[in-house]
Amino acid sequence: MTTRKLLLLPGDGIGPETTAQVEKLTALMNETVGAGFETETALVGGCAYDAEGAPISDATMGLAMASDAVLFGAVGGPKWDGVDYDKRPEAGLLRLRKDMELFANLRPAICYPALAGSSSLKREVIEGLDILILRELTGGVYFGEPKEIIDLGNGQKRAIDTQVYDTYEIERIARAAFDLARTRRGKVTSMEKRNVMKSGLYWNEVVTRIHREEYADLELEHMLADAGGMQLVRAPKQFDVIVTDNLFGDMLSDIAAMLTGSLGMLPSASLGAADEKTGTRRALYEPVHGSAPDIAGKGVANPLAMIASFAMCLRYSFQMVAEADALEGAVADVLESGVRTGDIMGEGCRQVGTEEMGDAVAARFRETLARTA
Ligand SMILES: NC(=O)c1ccc[n+]([C@@H]2O[C@H](COP(=O)([O-])OP(=O)(O)OC[C@H]3O[C@@H](n4cnc5c(N)ncnc54)[C@H](O)[C@@H]3O)[C@@H](O)[C@H]2O)c1
Ligand SMILES: CC(C)[C@H](C(=O)O)[C@@H](O)C(=O)O
Ligand SMILES: [Mg+2]
Repeated sequence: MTTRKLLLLPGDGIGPETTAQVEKLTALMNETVGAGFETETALVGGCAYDAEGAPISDATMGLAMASDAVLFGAVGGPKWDGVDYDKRPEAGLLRLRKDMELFANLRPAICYPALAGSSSLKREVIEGLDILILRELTGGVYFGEPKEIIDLGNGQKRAIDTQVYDTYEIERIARAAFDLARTRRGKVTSMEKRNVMKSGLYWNEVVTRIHREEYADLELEHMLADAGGMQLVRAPKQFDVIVTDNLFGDMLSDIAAMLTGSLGMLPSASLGAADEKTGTRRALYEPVHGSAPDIAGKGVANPLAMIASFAMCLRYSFQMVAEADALEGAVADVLESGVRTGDIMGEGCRQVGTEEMGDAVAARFRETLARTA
């Protein structure tokens, strides 16, 4: 029987509450379709710092490297505000991304029909929205050197972060964007700030070349990232795949989250390169949101971003396409039935907590699996 090794890293804040909803789904799939998920749980973030002295231990990194996929909850919170920069909770996540070489971060923003009226935006702006932000995840200002605060000795300090992009990094994310666009509506919008940044100018040049040489049948447009943010809110359905750097991608995806109703709705997949022999790739799946300290421990967090991240895991790491479709369908059905967490609450709907939302999706998913088995 196939075994599928999943490493669960619930992390801090609402991370454990949302990750627990995915554990219900792996157990359900083992029972009903013999999925063979073997899950192991380890610490990451602030809780790892407290227990092990580092936001991710070498042992946990080893588990991540040896797993078929990692499911990540969230890290961080005010409790660790004073911790050394290198040991802050977020450093655990950044090490996972860097050491696993997860350069391609897929952040789909999909507006479920039941939520089309829940945003402050007009229904016609977001109804039917299905766009994909592809964020470069292992380069740029997040990792560029030097990165330091220097004492200038005259009562002044200088804080430095460095945006660095090498040719190969832009080439591979551009190819990933075009490959994804080919499976969708065939359009890529590349966003940078070539009017201000050398790295933006070069990003634009490389993406243009890859398009001309390898993907000329697809549509490519360029947009300055600030104007791109404005267009994302004004008329988001003009986009298909947006490809952008690490920092702009971070910001644009939080903006896009609000087109879907809530930050609690946006999943993500972080993928490495496919192995030439086996075709498999390293992968980590996580919601776009953080540890939400303001609601942590209250049992009210929306688990749908985490559940949708698991659907991406089924699709991209395990080629379980029918099951991924069924899970996304279960989410749509539950929303349609009027069951809502507080962040996406609507008129006439029934408000539930994290557990109950997880149970509702699991029950609907079970029905679909039983019907299609
Ligand atoms: N991947 C990650 O682990 C990740 C991502 C973003 C932020 N963070 C960290 O999380 C901490 C808090 O950051 P923040 O407050 O800026 O961002 P956040 O995403 O944690 O929360 C922003 C707002 O959205 C709400 N929200 C987020 N997820 C929700 C959900 N699933 N259901 C309902 N409401 C939800 C929160 O209650 C809060 O009001 C920081 O330490 C930050 O560094 C971690
Ligand atoms: C927690 C933080 C390091 C992270 C980022 O900035 O990449 C988060 O905001 C995200 O969007 O995944
Ligand atoms: Mg972010």
